[in-house]
Amino acid sequence: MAVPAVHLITDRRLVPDLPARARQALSGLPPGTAAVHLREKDLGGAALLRLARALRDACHEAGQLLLVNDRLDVALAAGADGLHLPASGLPPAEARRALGPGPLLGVSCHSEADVARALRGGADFATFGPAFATPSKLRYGPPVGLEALRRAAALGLPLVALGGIDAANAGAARAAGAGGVAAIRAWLAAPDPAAAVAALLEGFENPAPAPRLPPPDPSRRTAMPHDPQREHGPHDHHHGRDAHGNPADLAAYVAKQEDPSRDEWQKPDQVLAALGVAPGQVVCDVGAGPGYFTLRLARAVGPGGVVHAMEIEPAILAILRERLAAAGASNVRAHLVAPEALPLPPEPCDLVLVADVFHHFPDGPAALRALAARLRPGGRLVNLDFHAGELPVGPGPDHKVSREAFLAAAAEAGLEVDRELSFLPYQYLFVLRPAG
Ligand SMILES: Cc1ncc(COP(=O)(O)OP(=O)(O)O)c(N)n1
Ligand SMILES: Cc1nc(C(=O)O)sc1CCOP(=O)(O)O
Ligand SMILES: [Mg+2]
Repeated sequence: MAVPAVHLITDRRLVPDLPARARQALSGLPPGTAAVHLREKDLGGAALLRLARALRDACHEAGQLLLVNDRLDVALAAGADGLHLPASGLPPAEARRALGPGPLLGVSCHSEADVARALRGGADFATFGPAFATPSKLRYGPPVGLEALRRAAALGLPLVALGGIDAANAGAARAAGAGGVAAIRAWLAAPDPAAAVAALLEGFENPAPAPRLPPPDPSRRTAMPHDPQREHGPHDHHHGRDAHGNPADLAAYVAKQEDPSRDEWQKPDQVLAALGVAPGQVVCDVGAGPGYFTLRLARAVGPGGVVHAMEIEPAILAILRERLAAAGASNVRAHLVAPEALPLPPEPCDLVLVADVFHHFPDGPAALRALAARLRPGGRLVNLDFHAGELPVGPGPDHKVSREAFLAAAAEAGLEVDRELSFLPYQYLFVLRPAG
């Protein structure tokens, strides 16, 4: 039996009616391209068997497979197409002996050694992860990443990348050697499951070309008269900074801001898509830095729109302007913000984006109130920033504003939550509107 390209793992806390969700998600997929993994660790045998049978029917009607996680007995009793073993499950060789040669056997692997063991045990494939950061696996430390995936794939067992997989990064997993991709949120947290799964398959098979952004010029070395807006490396609020809190090495600072690995957790394209940034809009990027969001916003609003990029640090503004010129982003107006001034756009905006910047505002509610006053009717203020506590990226714990503290500041500024989006692994993301 061939290993499918797309693996959809269940979590009935996200969607209680899993068979209905599976029917929607699998509709329209070419037969043999997907497998649903029934992974409900807290269900007892009888309930699990009922659910397995219902899911098996949904999968088979669509020409797809059902695999059961961990429970060999349930997999056999339900007539599932295979078994997927967790790291703490049966030894793969024992499971293979009991299953026989026909059903698919997968194993959860997190290292090359795990993959070698699964291969020796007669597995047909392994999930390998977490490929990217994902909230439920933060306790295991940083994700294994694509380089580890590349090395493990060289062992020859088909690998299915898992953890933080979405339509935008599935192609990168394939490029690193994955034979498939697996996900929970990408199919259970999506508003349109059929479209989401089709996009996952499309992203895996035909990845969109990476955005072509001009690289920052690493030769620049400039004095830093003022604290820059942002830092994103692991706890680097103090590391590599001078006595005034400025980055000692501007080139390294800019390179870190624009490091491609930031995309794995910042998900900039997903953020802009979720916010519905559209051609012709007037938007403001508060604390634009070297242009990580600015250039993407410029593409999203197109030649008929305008991006106001607000930056407090002259040296970084100069780099931003160079990059805008190199990208031909003539729809961006880059503004220097005076040290004591608020970063206000010169005209009302459809969207004001405050990305990883709020924790730098000396008076958060005052800044939010002033920014909100620059919204067009129906406009939205969007804030995303790092969750409190220890994280592998972002400022250290002392420099963060928790989700709850941010909400209190927003309420004080007269803003109410329009939507909260929770697909970023390390950050909260709020879409806000003036209250009332
Ligand atoms: C290093 C490491 N160990 C264990 C896990 C999770 O175990 P797994 O078998 O993948 O089980 P579930 O993901 O189904 O909970 C991990 N991710 N990393
Ligand atoms: C269940 C699971 N196992 C992983 C592993 O690395 O073994 S990552 C993971 C969670 C995947 O969730 P999402 O697709 O929402 O990121
Ligand atoms: Mg796992």
